[in-house]
Amino acid sequence: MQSPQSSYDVLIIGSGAAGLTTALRLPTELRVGVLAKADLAEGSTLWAQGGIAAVLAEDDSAEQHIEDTLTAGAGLCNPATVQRVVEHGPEAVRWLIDQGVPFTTVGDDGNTYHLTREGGHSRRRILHAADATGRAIETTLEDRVRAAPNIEIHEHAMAVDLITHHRCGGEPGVRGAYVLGADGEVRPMAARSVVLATGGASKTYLYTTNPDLSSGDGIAMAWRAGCRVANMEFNQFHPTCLFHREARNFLISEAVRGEGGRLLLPDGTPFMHRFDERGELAPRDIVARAIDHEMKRLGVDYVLLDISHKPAEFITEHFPTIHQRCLEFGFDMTREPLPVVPAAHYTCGGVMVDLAGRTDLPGLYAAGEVTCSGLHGANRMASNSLLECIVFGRAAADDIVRRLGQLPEPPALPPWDESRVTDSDEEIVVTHNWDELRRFMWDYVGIVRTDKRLQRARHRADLLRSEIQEYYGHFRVNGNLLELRNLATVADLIIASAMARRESRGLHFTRDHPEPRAEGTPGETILIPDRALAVEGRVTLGVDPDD
Ligand SMILES: Cc1cc2nc3c(=O)[nH]c(=O)nc-3n(C[C@H](O)[C@H](O)[C@H](O)COP(=O)(O)OP(=O)(O)OC[C@H]3O[C@@H](n4cnc5c(N)ncnc54)[C@H](O)[C@@H]3O)c2cc1C
Ligand SMILES: O=C([O-])CC(=O)C(=O)O
Repeated sequence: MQSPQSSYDVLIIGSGAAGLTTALRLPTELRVGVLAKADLAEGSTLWAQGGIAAVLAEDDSAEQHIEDTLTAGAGLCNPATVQRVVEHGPEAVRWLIDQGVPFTTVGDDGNTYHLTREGGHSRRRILHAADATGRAIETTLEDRVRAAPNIEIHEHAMAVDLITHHRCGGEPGVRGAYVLGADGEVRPMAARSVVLATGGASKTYLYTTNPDLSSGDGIAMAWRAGCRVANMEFNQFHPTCLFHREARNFLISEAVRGEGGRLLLPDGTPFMHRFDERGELAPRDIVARAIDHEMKRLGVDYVLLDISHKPAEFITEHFPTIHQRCLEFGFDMTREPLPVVPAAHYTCGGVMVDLAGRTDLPGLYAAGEVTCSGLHGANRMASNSLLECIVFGRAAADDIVRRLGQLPEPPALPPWDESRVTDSDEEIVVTHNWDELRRFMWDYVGIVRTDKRLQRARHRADLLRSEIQEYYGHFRVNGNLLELRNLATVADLIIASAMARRESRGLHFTRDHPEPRAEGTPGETILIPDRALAVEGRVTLGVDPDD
């Protein structure tokens, strides 16, 4: 028997910093549904270490934060977005403090926050909760959301696809989503407005700092629903993940370098000054490429990150989580350098949104890592993304409130097509495809690219896509197959964007075009659904006339 349809004013897909901020900012009169693919708190937010950037220090200014962000973004940031996010930074941080986030303080007054440094920032401006900032933010917001009377939480509930006017008729717009529950059933959930807050897509790569959930579901769903995506070629590789065969995804925060950590070759020689005068605190694209270059040049598996010259108490006070985790793998960072390697970390591109988080589809919003908001351009500066989640989560909620009256009541939705058959033997093939995709993306669309490598990736992606379409059409869906389908879509978008950008800029480096294009204004790479056409040109993000 068909269970009754869930129906909300606002359905938020994702429960990281972006999703929970949006939920908490909406007024309690609205019925809000929040979906989480796993437990509510699981996601990149929970694992964020370094902190959240905001202008708080007396020697700092909004102009300086804006300039640093634009410099790191290598000509592709949208200045209006950067200005908006930076100017709302102090307010966003105050909101988090009011929610109860226990940021690290100095002195006795309890109100003076310790600020650390990370790459690209010319000042100390990163608030943090020791080295587990994301956990402090996520668990604080989780408590708030669980206590809210108007918010209904669905854990282990995976959105499969958005439901639009194409299926229900009426004015163009979003009407809800099909959702796979823990019982294996797919049900429609209706809403007047839907917010995508599904995080990034770094699981497209073999080695990543991200949790398993980061399979780009929101980007793939928005693309299938007809939204434009942009800048997918700019995958950020974090320079320093612990190198250990059982821990290829454990991040060593950039704040370790911010507090004096040095990068060394395996024989103990420093090398970063040969690549950039800012040394260890150059923007991430430069540091990751330098490490990759030295590893290939010397044929070594890792480089070293050394902070053991600092007092042991300083290290354990600032980096208790990292210190403890490394001990579990046999490394004592108070006494010895750590072996580190780069890994896929952040998706700078995504679903195009304007300053209010609106996508191309009426009623559909997006916030956080799933988006291309114009903040990061060709390379995100450290600790700007948690800030983006809070600023855009709040902006989206405010815009929804302003516009909800214009959006239709949630309609009765068509049920999911259940005519597919179960065939558990296919599961093994899906798993193989998973491995294949993540490996060819790592090998061919990684830190250093070439035309030939991208062509090889394109060939493999095409084959994989047709196989996945076949499974998807015939077999009953499960989480693995759905994620694989989304990853294949995202891989396709990354490859198409990388092939379209015939220059090196920010995080996209290709040996065949090693310099930035000299002539003209650099454009974002915008992909348009249906035509799957890569075009270049500057995007004008809309500004709400009410603002
Ligand atoms: C190890 C690590 C350290 C980092 N450190 C920092 C830092 O110090 N400072 C900083 O600014 N940034 C940092 N980042 C980046 C930052 O943490 C993320 O960009 C940010 O937290 C993303 O938040 P989000 O809300 O967009 O997504 P996430 O926090 O990733 O949440 C995604 C949510 O979407 C849900 N979801 C996904 N797909 C579906 C689906 N199909 N159906 C239903 N739900 C779905 C998931 O269950 C989850 O709830 C770090 C990232 C990592 C991985
Ligand atoms: O702690 C880190 O290095 C991660 C970080 O700041 C970020 O990704 O913004």
